[in-house]
Amino acid sequence: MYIPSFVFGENHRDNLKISLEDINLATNNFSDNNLIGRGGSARVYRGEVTRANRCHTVAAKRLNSDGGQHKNEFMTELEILQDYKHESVISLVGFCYEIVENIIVYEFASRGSLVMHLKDYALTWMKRLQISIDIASGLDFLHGSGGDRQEVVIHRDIKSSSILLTDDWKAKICDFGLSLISPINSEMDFVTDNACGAINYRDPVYLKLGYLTAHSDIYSFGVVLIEILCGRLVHEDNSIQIADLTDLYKNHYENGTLNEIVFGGIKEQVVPESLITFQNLAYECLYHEREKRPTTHDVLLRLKKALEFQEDYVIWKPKLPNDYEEIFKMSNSCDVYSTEKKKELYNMLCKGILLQHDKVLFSLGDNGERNEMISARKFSYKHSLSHKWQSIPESRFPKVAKMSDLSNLKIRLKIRPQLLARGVNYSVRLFFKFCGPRKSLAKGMYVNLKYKLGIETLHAYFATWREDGWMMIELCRFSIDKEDIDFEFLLESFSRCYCGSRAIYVEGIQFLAIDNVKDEEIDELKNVPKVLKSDLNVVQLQKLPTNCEEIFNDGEKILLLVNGKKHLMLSAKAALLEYPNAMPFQMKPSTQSRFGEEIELLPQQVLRINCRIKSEWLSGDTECPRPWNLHDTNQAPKQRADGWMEVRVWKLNSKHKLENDHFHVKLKLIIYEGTMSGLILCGLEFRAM
Ligand SMILES: Nc1ncnc2c1ncn2[C@@H]1O[C@H](COP(=O)(O)OP(=O)(O)OP(=O)(O)O)[C@@H](O)[C@H]1O
Repeated sequence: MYIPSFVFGENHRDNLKISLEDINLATNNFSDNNLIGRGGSARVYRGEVTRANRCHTVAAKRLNSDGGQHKNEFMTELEILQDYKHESVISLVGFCYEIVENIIVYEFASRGSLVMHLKDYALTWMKRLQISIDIASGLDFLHGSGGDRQEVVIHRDIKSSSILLTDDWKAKICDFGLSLISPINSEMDFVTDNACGAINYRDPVYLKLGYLTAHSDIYSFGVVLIEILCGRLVHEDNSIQIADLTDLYKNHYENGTLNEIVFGGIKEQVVPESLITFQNLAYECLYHEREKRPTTHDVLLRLKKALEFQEDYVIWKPKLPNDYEEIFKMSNSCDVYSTEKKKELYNMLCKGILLQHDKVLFSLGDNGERNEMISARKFSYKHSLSHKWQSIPESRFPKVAKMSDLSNLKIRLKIRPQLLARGVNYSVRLFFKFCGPRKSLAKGMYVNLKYKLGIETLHAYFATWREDGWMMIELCRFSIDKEDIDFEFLLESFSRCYCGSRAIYVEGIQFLAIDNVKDEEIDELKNVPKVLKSDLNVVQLQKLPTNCEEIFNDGEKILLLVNGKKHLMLSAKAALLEYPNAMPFQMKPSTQSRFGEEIELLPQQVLRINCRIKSEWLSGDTECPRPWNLHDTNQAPKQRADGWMEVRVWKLNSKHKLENDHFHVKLKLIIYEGTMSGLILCGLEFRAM
């Protein structure tokens, strides 16, 4: 089918004109297949149009050929839809106004009118409330609340069939044919000969005074609200003695028996506070005295309140931990849980609340995991002069410990976290930051924290810089199965070489659930070695991988082809630099080394690598952005399957040709803590990446 494209413009009626020919094409000549509804004076057809190269479905309302007396309504609707645009008012796409044809083209509301859904069990109480809020916000806009408009639009025909629903259940007010634009706060008479609006929705005062006001829309909306609550149309059940649902509602409301007429499909879902708010509101909208009825603005606020009550129980309460009341009792704002909404409580817990005299921070993670952070004030400090207490705005605790001697921390932590969940994996992290400004942009930083967990001495080499300026370093991981666990850490020292002599603030230690942490964060944590011996070994492969072939082997160099890429191994002897006058390296025979020997560093010896590699020994297509190691510091020694450990010490790009077609590798490896005496070296590998 050819899809016509229309030209649209803002506030220019001519730009909204659509030719009959285009509408014919869009609606398949108003075919019966495209017919989606009939009103008193018109038929509505579905059509397809192209706008900005995208296909849109529209609804075209075509005035019946004998609908001449409705032309005024046609013009009124056109005028209002063009001038009053709101997300809860059906949008005008265009119109066709010719002698024989009067057509208005609207946005398409795929779910049709509210009438069709009143009895729908899929229309939950939450959705019903949301629809009511949409209608109220549309009416609030039309009645001009809050804006600087000098006029109000009185709809005068609010009923369930004037409410359309889109695919995502958004409600849109339509049917503006009887609407009236009137100056704001005007007491003018709206005497009209027309019987305005559908009889069961019409403000009863109209009969006496003969005109409708904005309060009349509220009355009609009150009727729609009770239809939404009772799941049926006001004029549906003729068997009931009482005239219609409105009177029935009022009677039940006054007798306290409303539950009898609430729609069965929602009875079980409705939270009492939400229901009461809604019922009271609907009743007040039906007050006989117009001035006693709430304004659209009040209606909107109270419906939002009813939704909040419902959401609180349906959405937010299940997100709270079962013991949330006990948790709040431990905080300074201990009785907040009885007054605040569940949503607020949940947000407070996500942000974290301070407990136990501000020494513990409890928080919920994204998926509701329980996390606990213990303030540095719960730690013990061996030397009384080693720390000072300071308040800093960046901290979640009132005080942090300022430690000036990084090489002699002596902080003891004896901790039993009490608020964690069982069976969840936790990461224990120390939070600290430098007192001075941050100097490095790298996310990770080598800090070499030496600490004891129980009696075991451990090192955590790399700390991660967080967005909030704090650094964290992982000390261990665990999961609690049955009983609470006691942790005993002794934080001994940071490496001064990398941390400088700047003082640090210690904020506390965090127990963070890691079962559901984001992948990125897990990767980050994986880079942080858990338990590392202080030995640093440069190692070689013990056994050839199955997918490789040996190209040459002269006892000092072995060249392999692994998956088509060259892989060079140098013995420690060939890789290390020996100074002529210095103590010679001690070669030891080794059955574990491929080269048959290994080197053990002596206290006086420095680990220097100095070797020249022919470019032909490396794969030429291996590309790294640049040679580096300084910017890529999270390289911790890793345990290999063959029993050696390996650490990456350098990266190079084999495309960067060096002198005489050789690469010169010249490295001095040092550690601040002392010599690398005792380190056993096997060799150096060049692996394609
Ligand atoms: N924009 C639209 N999108 C989808 N369906 C629509 C749209 N406009 C109208 N309809 C459908 O067409 C039906 C008839 O609409 P119409 O406004 O002509 O009549 P009504 O409101 O039912 O009656 P009346 O206006 O005579 O009181 C609606 O009930 C609805 O199902």
